[in-house]
Amino acid sequence: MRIGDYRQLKWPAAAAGLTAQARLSHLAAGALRTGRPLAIWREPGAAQARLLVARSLEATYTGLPPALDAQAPAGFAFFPFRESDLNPALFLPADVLFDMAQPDVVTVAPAARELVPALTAWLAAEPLEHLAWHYGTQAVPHTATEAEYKELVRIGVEAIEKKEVVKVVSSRAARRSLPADFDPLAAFFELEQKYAQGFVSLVSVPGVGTWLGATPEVLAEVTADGTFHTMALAATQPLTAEFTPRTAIWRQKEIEEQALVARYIVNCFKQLRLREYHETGPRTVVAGQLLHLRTDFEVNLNHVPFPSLGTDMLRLLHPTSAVGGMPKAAAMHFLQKHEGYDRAYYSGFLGPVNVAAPGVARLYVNLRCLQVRANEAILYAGTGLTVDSDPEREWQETEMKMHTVGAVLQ
Ligand SMILES: C=C(O[C@H]1C=CC=C(C(=O)O)[C@@H]1O)C(=O)O
Repeated sequence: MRIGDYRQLKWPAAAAGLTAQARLSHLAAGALRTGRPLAIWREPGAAQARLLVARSLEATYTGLPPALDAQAPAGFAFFPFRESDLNPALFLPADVLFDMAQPDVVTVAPAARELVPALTAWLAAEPLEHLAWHYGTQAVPHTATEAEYKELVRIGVEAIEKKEVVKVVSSRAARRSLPADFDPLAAFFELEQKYAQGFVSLVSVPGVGTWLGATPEVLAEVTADGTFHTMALAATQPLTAEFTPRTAIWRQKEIEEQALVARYIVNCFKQLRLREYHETGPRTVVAGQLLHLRTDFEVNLNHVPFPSLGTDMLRLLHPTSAVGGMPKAAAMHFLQKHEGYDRAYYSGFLGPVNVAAPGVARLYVNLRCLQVRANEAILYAGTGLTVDSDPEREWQETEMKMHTVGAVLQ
């Protein structure tokens, strides 16, 4: 069957006994075996995951953040915190798509037509036991000790006191061993069950490696009804029996920290001379075992003369002051000089553009994530510093944040 120039391949009778999850796994195995990049994700509130396979690694290299409009190519964006030769900006074109909500078909884009014969044969092939995930070729990043991280926080607070920056988000990486027979796809489905309101993803790209995450933070979203959405998410405390969204109490430090992120977004709107936006919050929200403060910003794109607002905002927003700091350039300079490791794709952004439908994009900040390597996982977490930050609390906060995705390693 053809929809436009897209081909829809039907699963053969041989695959009749395979569940939707087994079919997704089989397609992922085929993509990995043939050295192709892939992304698997489940959007907040969605019941089912999707898989996207790019026809080749070369086809994923992109110089610019994606355009968020209906005419732009469909695909999955995977952007680093800072672009470099080691951490290229990627956009995986939607060459092969599988939606677990429609498990009887696999959609192939015109650009990937030459894959159809091999893919048709693969759909009828016996599923593999083990999937050969792509591993990163970069060195393991430096992982700060507790003393080193506390020193980084101290230097960050000093930079704020000296007014070199208003806010900076320090972060660190940590190594954890993988349980025996660790299966990234099973871990993805575990996270997906656990965090219904998170954006759960598993991205695997030759050379770049395999990244698994469950993030609560929208960077830029354009919905089918023409609404642009972003959020200021910051400040953290554990969710407990005593402190829930209804009963949480926030300190001055946390209120200020989040207000700076909200102000940063308003400044982006101002740069574009946009005045008509809806602001809701801040309110307390749950993200896994944590509470955060969140302000939502929405713009009705049907009512403002800004057709490229989504694209322009994405380019202004990244990296937001929830992951970099304020002013942006000074904070980035501080991190480059003092953080002492390569964040790679942690605190970059990721998500589908024009996959669900033309003009629908959902990009998230890549938080609460880990990198799967051959024998270990690298976890990442950061904390927004203000003049009142306490090194011990900030260390504990990174531990708590690492637990969100780290739970799958136990
Ligand atoms: C930088 C991270 O979280 C950001 C998002 C929410 C709360 C944050 C905070 O309380 O510091 C951070 O700004 C992270 O999870 O690594």
